[in-house]
Amino acid sequence: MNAKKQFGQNFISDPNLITKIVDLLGNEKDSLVIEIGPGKGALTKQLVKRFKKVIAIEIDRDMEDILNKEINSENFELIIKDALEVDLRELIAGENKKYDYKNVFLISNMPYYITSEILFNTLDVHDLLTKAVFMMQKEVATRVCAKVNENNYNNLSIACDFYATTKYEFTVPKKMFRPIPKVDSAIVSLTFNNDHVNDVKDPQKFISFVRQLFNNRRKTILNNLGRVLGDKEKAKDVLNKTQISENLRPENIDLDQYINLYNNSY
Ligand SMILES: C[S@@+](CC[C@H](N)C(=O)[O-])C[C@H]1O[C@@H](n2cnc3c(N)ncnc32)[C@H](O)[C@@H]1O
Repeated sequence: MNAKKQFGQNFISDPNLITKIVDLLGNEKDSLVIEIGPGKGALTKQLVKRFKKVIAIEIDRDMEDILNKEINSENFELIIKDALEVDLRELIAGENKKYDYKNVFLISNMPYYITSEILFNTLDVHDLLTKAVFMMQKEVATRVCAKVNENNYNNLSIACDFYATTKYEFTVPKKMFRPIPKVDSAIVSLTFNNDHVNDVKDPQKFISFVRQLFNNRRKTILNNLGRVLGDKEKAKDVLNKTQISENLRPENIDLDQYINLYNNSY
């Protein structure tokens, strides 16, 4: 069967690579794993052996027979559906009750065309998750893991940092995939924590506030904050109170400072 480009199908098969990825979830049997885009089951085969329950969400109906044949295991459930249309909260905490498991993991060799949607959907259910392990394009991985003052630092890096400890685990050269894609990939892990979530009243509004501040990353924080608040004088006042220089650019401001900015803006 030909790989379907429109579904971002680039398969892996190297057993060492697969083990290296799955190892990032550890060995605790008492875990629920949600996999997005199992494809032909490269990762899934190891996951069902290691963990109590595995639910895979795959958009391509042609994979159904292959998967059901490959993964002949009672702890495996397949949902043929667009992952972006699956209510992850309901899936994890509804019928499959999160509290029946010690850990809830999310794993995906991501279909690259929906990387940021999957990331933001994952962050939305951060409170239900222990850890997520994602393969993504290397360039996106460096953005997700970027630190303040680095070129790639943006609202995605801050959103991930807000909910989790983010780690660039390792690079995966493009030759490891079939068909071979144009660019290299990387594995990123997010270990969720509550270190910052309680620092703001409305986390989702905070994430959207930061996104808007990055709309014009070449402009100063004063300009961006003035636009977001619709009031330049108020922006000046907030920057003054938080002791953040008006001339900094969005990429020069760290997570704690963004939290401070948000709390003083609303
Ligand atoms: C990069 S491949 C990874 C396949 C397999 N996990 C592997 O590692 O070899 C991405 C997989 O995601 C599936 N996919 C693409 N878009 C999807 C979506 N919106 N929802 C669920 N699965 C999707 C593709 O059909 C494909 O199987």
